[in-house]
Amino acid sequence: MTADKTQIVYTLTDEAPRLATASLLPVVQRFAASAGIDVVTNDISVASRILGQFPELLTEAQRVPDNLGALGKLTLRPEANIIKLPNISASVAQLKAAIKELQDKGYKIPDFPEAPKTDEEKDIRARYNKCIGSAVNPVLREGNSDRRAPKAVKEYARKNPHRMDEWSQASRSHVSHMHAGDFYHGEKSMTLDRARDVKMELITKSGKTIVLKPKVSLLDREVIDSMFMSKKALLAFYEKEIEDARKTGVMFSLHVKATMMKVSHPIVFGHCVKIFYKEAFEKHAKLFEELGVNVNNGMVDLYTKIASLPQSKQDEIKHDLHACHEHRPELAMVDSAKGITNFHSPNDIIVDASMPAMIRSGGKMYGADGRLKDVKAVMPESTFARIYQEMINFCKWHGAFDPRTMGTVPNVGLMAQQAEEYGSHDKTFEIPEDGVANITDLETGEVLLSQDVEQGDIWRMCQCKDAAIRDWVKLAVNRARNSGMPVVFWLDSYRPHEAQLIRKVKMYLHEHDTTGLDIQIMSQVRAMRYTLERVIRGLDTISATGNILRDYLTDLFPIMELGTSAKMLSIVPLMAGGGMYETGAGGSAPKHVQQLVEENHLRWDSLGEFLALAVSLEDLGIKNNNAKAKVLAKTLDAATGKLLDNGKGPSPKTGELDNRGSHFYLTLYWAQELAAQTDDAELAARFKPVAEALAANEAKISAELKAVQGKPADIGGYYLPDDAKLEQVMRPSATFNAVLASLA
Ligand SMILES: NC(=O)C1=CN([C@@H]2O[C@H](COP(=O)(O)OP(=O)(O)OC[C@H]3O[C@@H](n4cnc5c(N)ncnc54)[C@H](OP(=O)(O)O)[C@@H]3O)[C@@H](O)[C@H]2O)C=CC1
Ligand SMILES: O=C(O)CCC(=O)C(=O)O
Ligand SMILES: [Mg+2]
Repeated sequence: MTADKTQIVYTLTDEAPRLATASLLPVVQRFAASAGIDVVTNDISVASRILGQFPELLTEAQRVPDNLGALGKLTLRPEANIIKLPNISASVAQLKAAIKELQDKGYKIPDFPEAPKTDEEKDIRARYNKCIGSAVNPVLREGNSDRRAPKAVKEYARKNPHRMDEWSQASRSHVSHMHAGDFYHGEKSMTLDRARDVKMELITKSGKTIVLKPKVSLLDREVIDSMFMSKKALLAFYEKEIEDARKTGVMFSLHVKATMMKVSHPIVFGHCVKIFYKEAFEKHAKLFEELGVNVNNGMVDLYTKIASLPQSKQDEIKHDLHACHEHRPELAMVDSAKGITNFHSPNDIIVDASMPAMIRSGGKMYGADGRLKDVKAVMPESTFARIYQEMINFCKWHGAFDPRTMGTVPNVGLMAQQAEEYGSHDKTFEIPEDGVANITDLETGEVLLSQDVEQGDIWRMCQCKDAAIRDWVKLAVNRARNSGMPVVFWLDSYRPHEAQLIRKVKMYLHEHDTTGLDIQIMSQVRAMRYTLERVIRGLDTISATGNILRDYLTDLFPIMELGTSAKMLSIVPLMAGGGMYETGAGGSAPKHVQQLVEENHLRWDSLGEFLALAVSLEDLGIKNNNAKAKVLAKTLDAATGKLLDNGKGPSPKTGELDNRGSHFYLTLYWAQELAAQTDDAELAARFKPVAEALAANEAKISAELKAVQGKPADIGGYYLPDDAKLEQVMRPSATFNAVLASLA
């Protein structure tokens, strides 16, 4: 991708953000053009990434370049200025649905090979694997993360508090995690003394050497870890917790992050499903194997695979599954109306969003009868699960948080260069035989880290580069200085990896002037407690965390403070000097697409996009000395504030103002701010007629935008919508479009 100093790259992604882009981008492009800025698009949707894998099977016209690869390269350049919207991190079921849609549209791509045998099938599977799970973010995140609620957004939430359900001291909801045999338990960690190439290998008890990963190149001073989860301990844990939930009468729920942890968490998830339905899985073991049932992909995989069996056999299996429920606890539901349980798909319960939703609902989740009930939230890995228990304890004691008075908790996250667990999927393995798992220096044969493992254990290596850690410390100090808030590094000295990090943090803090700053290091549980004690007193505290807690906390606190993480400012200062501006901290809201298709109402809130665009423009203005870009940024911020004050964000209800309506108001306010400012007369003159035309036509445009609602909308596809149809649906006001066109 060619980079240009006057260019902003705006990503085209999936689902609700993709739909919103069809309406917002034309506005952004026209406004930015008045500062000589070209807003170009880069399609990194899952459909585009799939097509990018099979150029030889497509016609010239159908071919898609490797957009993600090109964008990844751009992040390494100082002029990079990227606006990154949330994208699908696909489960296998989503991938298959996307493949089917593309095939139906005439793209001759192959089926997804479930159990690849031939070399050709293995090659196809390897290509598809590149499109599964969190395949985009790790490529683009060449910097650490700065996520926070902007002042105006926090103020708005204080004045317009969202719903928070009550917490009772009698609540029986809690978190259950393993106390032994999990990744935390036997972790080993070291800081490298020099650059080395290593391999990951298993020396089996029978004397074989199995090379699992032939080469990983490590840099000097990099931190590496070796850890495993014991299958035996995991199965015993599930058995105990499922039985505990039944005995004590609370619902059972499982919370994983199968998108980011795309190798380990589907396995962890699959074991839980198989234990829950143990008798049925034992009885039909042979048949399930023949059918290739793999519940690591959720019960949806089982239901799809048995659909080809004779009806009587299907009924028998379903009967046996239902029979298991007799002596099992009630399962929490993802969609009680549709009968979709927590076991349907590992991607349906994504822990960063699912746990805050549960805590916000007074510690409850939906049962099969559509009622909210107390629940056991199972997160096998103890490393981070305990932060949620600490928050639950706090809520039980102090009651629900009050958005009107609570302090804010911004995050500075160690994320760059595939740091820690979130970069480990290509170094994660299900152990085929008992033995010793070693990380070995390729040149010297020296074993750097070693673990005794058993068949079925999940073994992984994580890495974290020294430069990333150093940059993270710098970012934390800068944020402390700029915000005046204290910073807490959430690091547990008892965890070997974090003990290494603590040493580095202490060392790199010396590189900065920290006079007058309040910077502390605390274990996660203490950090949570300390932060919450401040939160309820209205005090603000920056959390400086590793990659997983970055993800968890940047949904958890925004959802408590603002009702959603959509309203977060999410900046990735790229280490090479550029900037990536993520929009919000949440997902791509598949439910919103359904509402649009059924009722032509899009509830997606583009506030995250507005905030990201303002910092992107500001950055471009500063770096290139582009005064007009600075004016655009300043006026956009003012317009966003006005939008909040006037309550012109989208409503979830069909018939009320939606995403398109909120884009109209943003455009109106932005044009008015530009017309009114005195820093740049040319811009003021250019936007004056636009502001006047939009204001004069407010009622007409609102009516046109409202008139389309309440009926189904055709966007010509889910994963690959039809551009023309999308434009028609997302830009339904001829009057608004005409005013915008006058800017061209
Ligand atoms: N950065 C990224 O690229 C990320 C991508 N994802 C991906 O998104 C998909 C769905 O993930 P999931 O975790 O279920 O999250 P969702 O996209 O379903 O978000 C959870 C809920 O948060 C609310 N929400 C989030 N963003 C907005 C917004 N801008 N406007 C209004 N409401 C919003 C919605 O609530 P309601 O429906 O009540 O309005 C939504 O249902 C997955 O494929 C996942 O991998 C997830 C996180 C980050
Ligand atoms: O990449 C993903 O799958 C999700 C990322 C995410 O949840 C986050 O960064 O907050
Ligand atoms: Mg997240």
